[in-house]
Amino acid sequence: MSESAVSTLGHDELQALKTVALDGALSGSVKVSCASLADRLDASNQTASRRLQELESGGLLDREIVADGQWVSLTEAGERTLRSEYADYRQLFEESAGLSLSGTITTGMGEGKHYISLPGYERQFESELGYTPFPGTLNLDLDEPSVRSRPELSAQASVAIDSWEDGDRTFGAATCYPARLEADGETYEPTHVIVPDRTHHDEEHLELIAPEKLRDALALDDGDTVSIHLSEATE
Ligand SMILES: Cc1cc2nc3c(=O)[nH]c(=O)nc-3n(C[C@H](O)[C@H](O)[C@H](O)COP(=O)(O)O)c2cc1C
Ligand SMILES: Nc1ccn([C@@H]2O[C@H](COP(=O)(O)OP(=O)(O)O)[C@@H](O)[C@H]2O)c(=O)n1
Ligand SMILES: [Mg+2]
Repeated sequence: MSESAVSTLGHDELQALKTVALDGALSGSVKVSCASLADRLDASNQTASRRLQELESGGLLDREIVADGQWVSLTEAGERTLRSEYADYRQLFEESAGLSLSGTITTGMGEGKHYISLPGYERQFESELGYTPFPGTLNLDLDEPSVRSRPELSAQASVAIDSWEDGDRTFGAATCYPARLEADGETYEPTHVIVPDRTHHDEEHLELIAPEKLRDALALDDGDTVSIHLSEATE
């Protein structure tokens, strides 16, 4: 589609494009009468006719005029226009049903492996998450949009890991959020974002645990970009 076709497409033309697509003009030619189109657009016959002309001149519709109406079909550009609308709505409504964050792999302080393999945590990971995590946390540097949406993490489904004591010291509680990890077109599950109550990391970092060493399972190196997808808590 030419840029001008996109930029001049107003709400009314889009509405007409969607209406004829719903009549079948997306998958082939469909006969449209201006009277019935006008009725559904709540416009005059003349206006409905003009909308179709505009869609044709914008390259979004092909038309063939016959004595009692016209045959119309969406062009590839017309289909792309509707798909782009669809993508906007999908983003609006699907993101509200979960959270996606992305960032780059980074090396941390080397403390994750110590904490993850402590027996007081390991026991709980096994019973609450259903696996023994690889000893360590895969650290992510979140990108800017993800840092901004990170507060939404607390609305996602989660599993509580309780604090525990080991004679003379107390180990802090943590929250684990079930997540799907995507890297370079590959998907890995299960993983959990782990947020310890006590941590040296700030809001720009995230730690992930999984049954396997993710650097090996997904061939990840520092600087690689990954995304994680979480599901909203249901109650
Ligand atoms: C399960 C778990 C429990 C933790 N508990 C403590 C804690 O009790 N006190 C503390 O100072 N840090 C605690 N930490 C945080 C680590 O000190 C540190 O912030 C981080 O996990 C180290 O990550 P890195 O080595 O991957 O950079 C805990 C981390 C995890 C994963
Ligand atoms: N599920 C996991 C956990 C840790 N790791 C990696 O395992 C190593 C040990 O984890 P760690 O948390 O002690 O180390 P850093 O994250 O501080 O570098 C690091 O290189 C992590 O990135 C992994 O690849 N997959
Ligand atoms: Mg780590």
